[in-house]
Amino acid sequence: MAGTLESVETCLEQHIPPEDLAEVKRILYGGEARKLNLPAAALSAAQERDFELQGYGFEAAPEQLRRPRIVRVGLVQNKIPLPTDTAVAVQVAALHRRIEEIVEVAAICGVNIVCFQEAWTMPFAFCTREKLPWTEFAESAEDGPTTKFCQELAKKYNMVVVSPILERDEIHGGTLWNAAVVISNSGAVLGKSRKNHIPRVGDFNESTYYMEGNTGHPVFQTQFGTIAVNICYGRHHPLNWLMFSMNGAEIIFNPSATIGTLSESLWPIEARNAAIANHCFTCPINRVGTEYYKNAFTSGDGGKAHHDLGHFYGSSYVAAPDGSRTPGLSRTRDGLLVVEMDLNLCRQVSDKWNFKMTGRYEMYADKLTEAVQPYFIPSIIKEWDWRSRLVGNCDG
Ligand SMILES: NC(=O)NCCC(=O)O
Repeated sequence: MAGTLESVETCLEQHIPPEDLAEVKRILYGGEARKLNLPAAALSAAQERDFELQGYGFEAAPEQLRRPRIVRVGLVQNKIPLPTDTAVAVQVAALHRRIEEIVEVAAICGVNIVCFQEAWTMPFAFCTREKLPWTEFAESAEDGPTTKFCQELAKKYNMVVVSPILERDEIHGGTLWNAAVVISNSGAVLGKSRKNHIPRVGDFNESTYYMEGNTGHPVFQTQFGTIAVNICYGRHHPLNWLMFSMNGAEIIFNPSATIGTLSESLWPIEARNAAIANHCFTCPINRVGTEYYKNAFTSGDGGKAHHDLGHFYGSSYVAAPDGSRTPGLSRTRDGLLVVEMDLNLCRQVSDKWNFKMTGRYEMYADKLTEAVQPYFIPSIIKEWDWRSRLVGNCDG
């Protein structure tokens, strides 16, 4: 039953014979990520504050001309702490408090870049198709209260903060966007990345609220590496990952909100595949819990009206360019995943597999330009064409 299994990893550890476990993990996860020795103060604070804390490390080979480029990322997944019909400002304040206590632990663990889940300051209420009160959660990316809150965290902990919010863009008529604000460890807002692909699946009625993003594929140069944010549904689009990578991203965060019945079997594959295909690290993050709404809504499928979107299954993880990955966080609990990585691994794997070099992008660019034209004719060879070509050849 969705929501009751703690995690695939705990299940494997309980049920796979110990003599086979290492081999099963190697096949499923690639080389096993090293367990990080996290500070006792962090572990006890996490326990007190009731969230899971896990830490892993990915190694790269030593190089002669480059020093290791070690960075620690922190992925935060959480439930909404208050019922969805609590006053908007009270819900936002409670989420700020919850994140503050998790980020404090991230700082104890030496995290350099932290990323929160998609639309982290609100319930994932887009399923309802109601405008109020949900649009009231939208804030300015540049100077809204959540950005100001994150700027304080960034300065206090010398940490880059990736803060995915529902954005209200006052300059353009108060339009709404699903955006991630990237805040430098200096506290300055580096910029924002808007969600490029909007789901039209199940109860994910997000196109009711905002449009496809218009910021392209920005990559942010931070003190700790070049980073990008591919928001949620963008993870189903290999070209979206590719373009962030084309712009030089070494780490691509994927803040998400997705449910078990829809996507859980895709979750371990897509971001991991993107890490492999693009020689970079990917960091998918999903919220946890089930969020209930006072007014029932339907899915437009003849089924009964219901009060929740389903179970958000957490399971945040990090995938490395060599295809290995960390175990996932819990499917049911709030959590912080701390992952240390040597960014030199990106180029090392690129030199080994050469996907960028063998990519034949010019071939795809030309063909894609043709394929998006309204009167494009797909190149399908039919039996009849083939025979006539053979006949033509014989005649010739
Ligand atoms: N938030 C969002 O885009 N969810 C869509 C469902 C999915 O991508 O799994």
